[in-house]
Amino acid sequence: MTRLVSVAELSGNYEIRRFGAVSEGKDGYAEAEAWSRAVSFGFHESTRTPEHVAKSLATYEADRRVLTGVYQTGAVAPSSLPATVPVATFATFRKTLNIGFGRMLESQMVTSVTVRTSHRRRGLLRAMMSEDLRLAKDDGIAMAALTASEGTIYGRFGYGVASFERSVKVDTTARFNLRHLPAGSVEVADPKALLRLAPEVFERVHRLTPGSMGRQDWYRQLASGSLGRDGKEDPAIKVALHYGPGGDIDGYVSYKFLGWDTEPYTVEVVDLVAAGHDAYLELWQFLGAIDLVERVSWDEAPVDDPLAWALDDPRCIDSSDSRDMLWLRILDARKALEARHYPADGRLVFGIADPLGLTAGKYALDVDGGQAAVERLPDTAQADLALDVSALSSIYLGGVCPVTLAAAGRITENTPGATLKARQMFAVERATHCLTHF
Ligand SMILES: CC(=O)SCCNC(=O)CCNC(=O)[C@H](O)C(C)(C)COP(=O)(O)OP(=O)(O)OC[C@H]1O[C@@H](n2cnc3c(N)ncnc32)[C@H](O)[C@@H]1OP(=O)(O)O
Repeated sequence: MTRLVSVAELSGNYEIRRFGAVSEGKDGYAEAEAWSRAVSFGFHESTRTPEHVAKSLATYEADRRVLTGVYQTGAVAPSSLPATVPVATFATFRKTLNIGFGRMLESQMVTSVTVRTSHRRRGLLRAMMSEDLRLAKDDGIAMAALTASEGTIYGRFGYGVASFERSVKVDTTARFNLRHLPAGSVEVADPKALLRLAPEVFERVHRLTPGSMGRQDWYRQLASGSLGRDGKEDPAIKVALHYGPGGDIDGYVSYKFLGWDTEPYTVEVVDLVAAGHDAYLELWQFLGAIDLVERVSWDEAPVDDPLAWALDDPRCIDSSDSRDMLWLRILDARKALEARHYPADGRLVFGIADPLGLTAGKYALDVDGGQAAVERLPDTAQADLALDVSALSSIYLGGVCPVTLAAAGRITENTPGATLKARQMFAVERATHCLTHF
């Protein structure tokens, strides 16, 4: 097993260990397995079967995940879980984030954060997070990302909400009529075809969509029905592919019928990935045409959704719980700001506060012809906008409006008009949306 970082001592009898995820049969599997069981416990899952754990760890290995555990170093309480089971868990892997106009930024994706109830509120999360973000920055990474279980946990570490999603229930009875003349076609396929096709199609979507994050290996297994959330094959999964006018596959939907006991009769979208506007609308036309079905539900729908504008009756969409999705955390303001393309030229000086001290300071962003140059200024410089790194991370992808954050007191506008200018400069070419949960 590779120890990626030496042990860090915590107050109390704990140590942090990091190691790479490995699949069954390899050195270090027992440690990875114990770590995986601790994660399941932290998220209140039923105890996973050995097969489920093995399949999960194989996908983690494919993602090159780094697993972090906090372990008790002293004697553990009699008859309690042994010291080999971590009391806290944390995992990371690296994928690209689409930061608009097709640009990609390698990012540190944080997941599997748990702390055992009997060890909570002793600073274990803070210790893991602070150390991990510092190590990622030292390794040249300018951005960290996560999806949050609760809205109150991660702002204190400098994360800000950068994208949203919503659940929709679409009425597909006779009311459902899409004003769209098909340019391509849709055909049903063997779900297993997605084991090969899903990553290829997703890659195209990823390159087109600001806010998209590279996907973990598990997604192709989920979409193809090979590995459901319960660790088993899902024989209910059905798949339809979209073909562009030239015959190339540029979209797919993976879905399942919820059974005759669910009324209205419902199809649930498991994954819908479309690398173009025609593909998106035509996959919806297909879903709307499934006989005997009156409703299609999807939990990962965009908030700014072309479907609503293409339907004769936009009220076919019943949307509930619009919610935060991707949380970003800029680790290095200069690198992150220089990585973006900007649709409007101008100069803005940011005064950035950073609770972890990773990228605090005054930074001047100068954009000319869409290209950015960023300069670190002395602390005495006058900032046009004063803000916490979490607010800067929120506006970075163009999916959150700086004017609104100023109205909320999250950004202080020292130069009149600077928030509107920021809104124009940080705009992206199409709605920000992230189809990757992690
Ligand atoms: C990216 C993801 O994986 S999201 C999933 C997060 N995990 C879960 O929700 C599983 C259930 N919860 C847990 O396992 C734990 O309660 C955790 C991981 C959320 C927190 O772990 P702890 O070790 O207790 O946190 P720690 O003691 O380091 O607290 C750090 C700070 O966060 C605060 N905090 C911790 N959890 C919460 C919470 N749920 N809500 C609000 N504040 C919180 C603490 O008060 C503390 O604040 P301060 O340092 O500013 O005074």
